[in-house]
Amino acid sequence: MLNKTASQAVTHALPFIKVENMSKRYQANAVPVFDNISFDIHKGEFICVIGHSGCGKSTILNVLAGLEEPSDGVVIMDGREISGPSLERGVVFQSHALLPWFSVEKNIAFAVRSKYPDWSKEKVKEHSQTYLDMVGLSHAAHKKPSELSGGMKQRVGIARAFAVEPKMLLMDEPFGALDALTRGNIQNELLKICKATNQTVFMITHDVDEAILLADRIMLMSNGPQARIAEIVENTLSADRSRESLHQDPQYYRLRNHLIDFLVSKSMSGQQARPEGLREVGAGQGLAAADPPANAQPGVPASTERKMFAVKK
Ligand SMILES: Nc1ncnc2c1ncn2[C@@H]1O[C@H](COP(=O)(O)OP(=O)(O)OP(=O)(O)O)[C@@H](O)[C@H]1O
Repeated sequence: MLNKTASQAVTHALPFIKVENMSKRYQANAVPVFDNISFDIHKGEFICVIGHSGCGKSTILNVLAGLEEPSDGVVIMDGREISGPSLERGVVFQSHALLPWFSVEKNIAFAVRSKYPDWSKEKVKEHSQTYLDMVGLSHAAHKKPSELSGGMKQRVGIARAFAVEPKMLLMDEPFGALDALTRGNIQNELLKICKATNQTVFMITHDVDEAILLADRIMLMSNGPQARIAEIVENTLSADRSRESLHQDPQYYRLRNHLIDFLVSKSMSGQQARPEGLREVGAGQGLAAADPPANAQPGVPASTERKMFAVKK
């Protein structure tokens, strides 16, 4: 039940999300936070975004959520331009934002009723219960948020986001405030749930290991302002990876070193060398990693969103 079926598997035919030439300025005539960003997300794909503070990760997530508008460019989801928030997109923030006066179950039921207003009370309860079971919290259904640990609250937030069955799940450092053990457990749970439901996810994290564990592809952003997507790294570690087994995969350290190296030394310029032991994949659109785009300017980071790298097997 927890494995993607062939029909559920990530398909690369038509992108589910298409972001084209997106820029964001918070004030007119100001230097944009990020500039001319383009990327695709396919149905069922798990994307993690990594980049230094201030490069605009949350702003991109907020645009995808419909909470912010891009200054330039378009964002298409499932063939329609995103305009304004929608229950088709579930958001999980670092602070879980539960309603303190409701029990755990009612917090979830409240969201379910908003999405499915015609459902009977029993159906809403049963549906909410399914997602509480999924995150292992049925025993806490009647507790108030104040009676829960941080990890439990975050699991309620995740259950609530999944319970409205969004087409897209957006997560902004959802585990940032959790201790390592709780974080590891929830990451494993999240991985299982996403595979079982073929959920499309866009997640911001500062944790390189979290990205390697969860993501199908990892977007690396150069520093802001005028941040760019410097690289998109395809994660070719074994699909049945878990937090416990991650470090045993021979590719793990190579990928990890590449991500850390980017954060430490390459994110400033947004430029990247072809990494040792990595191969370019998926360029396929007339761009090669070694060839700068026709409009490249000296000192200006190239927009490299079409260049992807995968760790060699
Ligand atoms: N509502 C706003 N009004 C004006 N400026 C904003 C607003 N929101 C964000 N910014 C600015 O935009 C830039 C990018 O912010 P954003 O929160 O998107 O970055 P981030 O990469 O998510 O950072 P962090 O990793 O610290 O969360 C920052 O310089 C920030 O000050």
